[in-house]
Amino acid sequence: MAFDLGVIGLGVMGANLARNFVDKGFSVAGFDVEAAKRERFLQAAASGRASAPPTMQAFVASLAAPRVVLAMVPAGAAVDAVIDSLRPLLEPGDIVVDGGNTRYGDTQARMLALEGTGLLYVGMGVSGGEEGALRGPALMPGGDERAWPRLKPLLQAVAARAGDGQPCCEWMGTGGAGHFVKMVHNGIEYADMQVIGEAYWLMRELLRMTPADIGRTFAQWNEGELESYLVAITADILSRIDPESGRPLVEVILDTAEQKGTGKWASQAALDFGLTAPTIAEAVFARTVSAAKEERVVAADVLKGPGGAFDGDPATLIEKIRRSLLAVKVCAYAQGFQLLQAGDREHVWNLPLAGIATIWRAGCIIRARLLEDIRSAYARDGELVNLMLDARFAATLAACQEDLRDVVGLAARHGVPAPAFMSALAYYDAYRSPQLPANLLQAQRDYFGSHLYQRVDRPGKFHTQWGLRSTS
Ligand SMILES: NC(=O)C1=CN([C@@H]2O[C@H](COP(=O)(O)OP(=O)(O)OC[C@H]3O[C@@H](n4cnc5c(N)ncnc54)[C@H](OP(=O)(O)O)[C@@H]3O)[C@@H](O)[C@H]2O)C=CC1
Ligand SMILES: O=C(CO)[C@H](O)[C@H](O)COP(=O)(O)O
Repeated sequence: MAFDLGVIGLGVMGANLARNFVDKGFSVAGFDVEAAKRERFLQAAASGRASAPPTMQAFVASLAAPRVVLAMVPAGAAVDAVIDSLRPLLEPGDIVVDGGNTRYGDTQARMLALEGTGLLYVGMGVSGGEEGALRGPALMPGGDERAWPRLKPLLQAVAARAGDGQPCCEWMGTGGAGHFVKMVHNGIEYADMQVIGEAYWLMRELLRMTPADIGRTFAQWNEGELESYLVAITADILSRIDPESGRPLVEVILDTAEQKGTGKWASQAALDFGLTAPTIAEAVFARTVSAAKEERVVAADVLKGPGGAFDGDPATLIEKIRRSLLAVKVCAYAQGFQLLQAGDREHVWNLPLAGIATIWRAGCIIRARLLEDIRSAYARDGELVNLMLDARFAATLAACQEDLRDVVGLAARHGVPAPAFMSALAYYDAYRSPQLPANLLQAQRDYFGSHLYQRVDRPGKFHTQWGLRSTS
């Protein structure tokens, strides 16, 4: 039997994606260096359409030509190792897909390195976690376009389907487009997770609510405009009890966040493109400060600040937090979509913005009711400069911004850290300010470094003799 495709790396994602292909009627060869993983995959797939050859040679030989090989291995050296072992075994026209969270520049470099070999290389963002991989992820392939006709029926068959039946898999563009889009997805994911965390913390610190009560609140919110996968799992997480201690499970989990790099890369890309994405960046910094647990414990005894609970009406504050969360999410999506546009300008991929919102509506970690409105916004106006300027989202922000100010003010007055809430408000206010104090900043730059400034009343670059006093 010649298998429809091969999957290398039968870990969390690879094994489940391979099973998903089998479930959709394709024949799949899986390969992992660990025999136990190959065996586990075969048992779980429980199908004559699945095989797990013991060597890379046998694995490649079992595939129907032109071959399709999907690598689901950690980003970095493992991807290079997989490509190196595949190269002598594959033939021109064969397709290699890297489905890991690879940095998009690495994908572009690998495509360059494979030029002239005849191999078609694709970098594909995969989102949906362990369950999504099995039941239907969102897939963001990009790279060598000649691979798409062969990949399309395979990938769209296993991808999630949105409510209107559309598959959550579309071609993103050439080069590293697929991995760039996944990186931005993860940047938004970081921001979304952080603001949900801050909403939880505000309810806990200001209202002294229990995790179970906060969980019920998130469950209610999930019935409305905040409906999303991340809000739903948060409600579930907060309802769980640790069987060992009998305490809420969330309270026995150490408060030090880890990260694998995609949120950091998204923030770095924003900085590289000269783009403003503070809520995404704050979400990364929130993880780094959380990781400095020992320092925070020491600082808690040294650095003074306010505390204490809120003494107003709890129901009113909870509703304000809900509306603030909505506003902050809109700001985070606005930053993410501007980052997509900036990457697109730089690399000329022609990213399908409405199409990206379309495929993020289901399967992926940031799937949310909001994405249908985002899709409509970009379908109405593909040139939309900032999501916040879409009439519908501008109205949402207008309706929620007062609540966001109240919540941010309360957080500041009570000493509750809420960096994502605060940065989103600052982003909103800066973006809607026709004038900012950068005039003074330009004067300072000219003062100490003769960097020149522009004037408001005539074109050109100007310098003032400030009465030099050395500052260096
Ligand atoms: N987990 C998730 O929610 C998501 C993960 N991803 C991305 O998907 C990729 C895989 O993630 P995940 O499945 O979670 O990771 P796992 O660690 O569960 O699986 C990785 C697999 O890759 C294999 N592997 C590692 N190094 C090599 C190598 N040099 N050559 C061949 N195989 C190798 C491992 O085999 P062995 O252990 O036997 O060495 C393992 O089976 C990563 O890039 C990840 O960022 C994307 C979306 C979601
Ligand atoms: O891509 C993913 C989800 O979309 C992976 O789960 C990824 O590992 C999440 O990033 P991090 O580990 O940095 O939180």
